[in-house]
Amino acid sequence: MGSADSGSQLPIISIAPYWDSQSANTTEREAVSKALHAACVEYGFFYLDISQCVDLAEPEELARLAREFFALPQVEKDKIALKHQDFARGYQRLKENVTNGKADNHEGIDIYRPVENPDKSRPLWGENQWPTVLGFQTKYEKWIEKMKKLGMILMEAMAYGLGMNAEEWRDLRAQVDDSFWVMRIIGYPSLPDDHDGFSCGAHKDYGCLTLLYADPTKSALQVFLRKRLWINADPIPGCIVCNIGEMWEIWTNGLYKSTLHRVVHRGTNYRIPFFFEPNFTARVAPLPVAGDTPNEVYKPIVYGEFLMKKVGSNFSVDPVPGGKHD
Ligand SMILES: N=C(N)NCCCC[C@H](N)C(=O)O
Ligand SMILES: O=C(O)CCC(=O)C(=O)O
Ligand SMILES: [Fe+2]
Repeated sequence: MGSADSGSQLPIISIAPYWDSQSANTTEREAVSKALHAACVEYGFFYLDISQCVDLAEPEELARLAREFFALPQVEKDKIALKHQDFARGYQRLKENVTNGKADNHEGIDIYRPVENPDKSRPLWGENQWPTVLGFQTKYEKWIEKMKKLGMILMEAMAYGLGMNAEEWRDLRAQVDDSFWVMRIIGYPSLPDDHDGFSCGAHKDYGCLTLLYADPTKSALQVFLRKRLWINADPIPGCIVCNIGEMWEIWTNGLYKSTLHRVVHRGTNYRIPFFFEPNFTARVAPLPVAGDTPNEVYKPIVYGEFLMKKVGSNFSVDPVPGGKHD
């Protein structure tokens, strides 16, 4: 059993005061930043109200396109399989994703930030593989642009929430200004009762911010609270579900924790998480502003190396010639 708790106990924060740079209202922005700080300390998860910023008919259309793709015969979907590229970009069959050693009951397409000189023999460095469904790529690319903008705005709002000044934000911004973002398009069939595992097993996200457009299915996404209780993060109209990845945990020296979450999807539907991440070459280390956080000491990492290890253990097929990382 998950829990009877409703996901609405997670805070709802409107990003509108930061979205429109013309109508900057300092008091409103400060309130947003404060709310983000509190949400990150307490939950690592929050609802972001984007109804004044983004037309939510757009992701509904994306979900329709996803449905069209995932309804295709397996041979058609396999034409854009991971193995035709760098074992990271492209289509993954049902149960090809692995979390905590168990097959996840979902299929998906992963799209990453394109690179200048693609080389599919290099991990993560191939080309994206797009479905040929009419309008698919163009419409998803529009969404990516919006989510990149949203990710950066949210980073700024969070930086101020953490107590950074303009100069400190400028330094942090330089670590994410060429985000090695990822977008996943996930198809969830109904989780069978006898499946040994989850629709997606419990994990933390890797980078900065996950911006999830979720289908309306209830009790699908579950979040592990600090008080060691799983709650549902059911979608709220006008909002996306956001959570912070492990890079925020490092930057804040553990003050913000990246929260475990899992998916138990009993419907059949599609979800589109967008992961706003640091630059591939970013060196991520505890920030001076988090200096007086007691106890935990996080070691600096290079984001691209960190990501490569994660992706290297994500699939049941061996993703890297010569073996898995770690
Ligand atoms: N980029 C992100 N966050 N992708 C989703 C991660 C899903 C969990 C993954 N199989 C794992 O075991 O880490
Ligand atoms: O589908 C969801 O609700 C969450 C998916 C997720 O956690 C992920 O892809 O990292
Ligand atoms: Fe996740």
